[in-house]
Amino acid sequence: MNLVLIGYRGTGKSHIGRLVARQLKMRCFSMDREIEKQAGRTIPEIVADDGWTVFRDLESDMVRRLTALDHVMLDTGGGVIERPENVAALRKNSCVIWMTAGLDTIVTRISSGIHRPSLTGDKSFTDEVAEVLERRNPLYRDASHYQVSTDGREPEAIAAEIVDLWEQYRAAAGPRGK
Ligand SMILES: Nc1ncnc2c1ncn2[C@@H]1O[C@H](COP(=O)(O)OP(=O)(O)OP(=O)(O)O)[C@@H](O)[C@H]1O
Ligand SMILES: O=C(O)C1=C[C@@H](O)[C@@H](O)[C@H](O)C1
Ligand SMILES: [Mg+2]
Repeated sequence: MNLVLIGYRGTGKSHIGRLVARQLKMRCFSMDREIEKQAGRTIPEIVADDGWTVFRDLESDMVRRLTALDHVMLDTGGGVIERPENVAALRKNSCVIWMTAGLDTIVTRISSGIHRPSLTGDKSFTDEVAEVLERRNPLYRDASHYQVSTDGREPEAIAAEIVDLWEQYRAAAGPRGK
């Protein structure tokens, strides 16, 4: 069984994912990083050269490839829930955790980054996050087994909660959770 972190950009999937994976002694894959390695280009370069559909196709390929593994932690890209096929593959053999944060927290955490290309192209940064979050929240909710708030919390406390949820989920799954 795998552990999957989903959530909007800046909710801490990569940062907390590394802490959780270390604690659980699981191999950790950052899907964005794996896509970049495979393509030999950064995500902004892929999107600028080929567009979002090509990026989403690469992402779906990566979901298929990584969900074929077992006992790994997957730190997904923020838009992985955009395709139902990705959600079905991620939920199949995994405990899926939705990491949440409020609009202000997300904007503060990610506004300085240059490696997150605009998702809408025509909006202010805050308006884009608000609009995309509102549309995606039901998708994150439906894709996940648990929800973990990250607002104003120390990374170690969030990681500890995720480790507890993982143990609960595995215990409830019985022999399948081994
Ligand atoms: N609980 C937290 N408290 C304070 N800062 C945090 C917390 N979690 C993450 N951060 C910081 O917020 C920024 C974004 O976190 P991170 O890169 O882990 O998010 P992400 O969900 O992986 O984003 P993306 O989907 O864009 O890859 C980083 O600078 C990280 O150190
Ligand atoms: O929210 C999104 O759609 C994205 C989030 C990032 O993790 C990357 O996967 C990419 O920039 C797309
Ligand atoms: Mg990340």
